[in-house]
Amino acid sequence: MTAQILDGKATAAAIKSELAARVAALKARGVTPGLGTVLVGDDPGSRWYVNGKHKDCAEVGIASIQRELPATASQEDVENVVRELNADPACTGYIVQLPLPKGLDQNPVLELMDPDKDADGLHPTSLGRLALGIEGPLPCTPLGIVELLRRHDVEIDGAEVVVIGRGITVGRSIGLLLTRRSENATVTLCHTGTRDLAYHLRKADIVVAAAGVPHLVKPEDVKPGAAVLDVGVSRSEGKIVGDVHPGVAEVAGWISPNPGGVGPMTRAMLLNNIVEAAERRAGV
Ligand SMILES: Nc1nc2c(c(=O)[nH]1)N[C@@H](CN(C=O)c1ccc(C(=O)N[C@@H](CCC(=O)O)C(=O)O)cc1)CN2
Repeated sequence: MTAQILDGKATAAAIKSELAARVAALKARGVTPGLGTVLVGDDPGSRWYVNGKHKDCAEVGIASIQRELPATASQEDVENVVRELNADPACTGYIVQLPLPKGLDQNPVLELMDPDKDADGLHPTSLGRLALGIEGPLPCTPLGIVELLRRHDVEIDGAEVVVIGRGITVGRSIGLLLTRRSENATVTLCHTGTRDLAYHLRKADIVVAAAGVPHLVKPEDVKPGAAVLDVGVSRSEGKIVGDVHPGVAEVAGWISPNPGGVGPMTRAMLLNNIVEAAERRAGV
């Protein structure tokens, strides 16, 4: 292994301790930030992620509001929970865990959320604000990736970035983040319709692999010294298999482990969005 590790676990721990201090300062002013989660159905992965979010809240002093609905819940049931959280003053912000079970339409649910309570940065208003350069909550995984790179001093300014995958939580929005003047990268978004992925990969200083295709990114396609972030989650015999072939660690300059890379950063950035929203409202 030649690549240096983009250690998401350690970085997220550092961020959480910074956030704990900010939460303590808010509480001293009489403000307790609260995160709400909406979990629909019984997907074990989604349940694990939601439980993790509440464990993180307890660690930094954020209050937890948990709403659960069975897989048989109707669109109306889910939307009613959203209405309830929109009106709950104890809830600073909340997320609807994705994906929703088959038969439910996520877009009307996301649109119904109060944009000021959007902890995930996935509401159309939040994505619109990001596109327009207006302050607001930012999508957690893209934000976690930027923070992970920054805290390891990986140069983003001027970098050629290749993103693989056009899903809502990562691929669609990360380009908006990385092409802001403050980040100043050049971004190519690749997906299943991309004719020659290897051609794009070979030019990339930074690769964000979020396709969910095991070992899609191969050592021979990676530019020596590149930073490679593995966001893919496939499972084989109970273990995570990422989008990045293990041999890439011999070529890359930086690599994020999976697990232990981008995942913990996603969780830390959700807490960050809640603390920022509480601070904004408290005028801090
Ligand atoms: N409403 C949302 N839904 C989903 C999001 C999201 O950001 N908002 N992202 C993913 C799931 N996710 C958070 O919700 C998430 C995924 C992975 C991790 C994580 O820490 N993973 C661990 C490994 C865990 C394992 O063994 O399975 C790691 O990478 O170390 C945290 C959060 C989809 N849905």
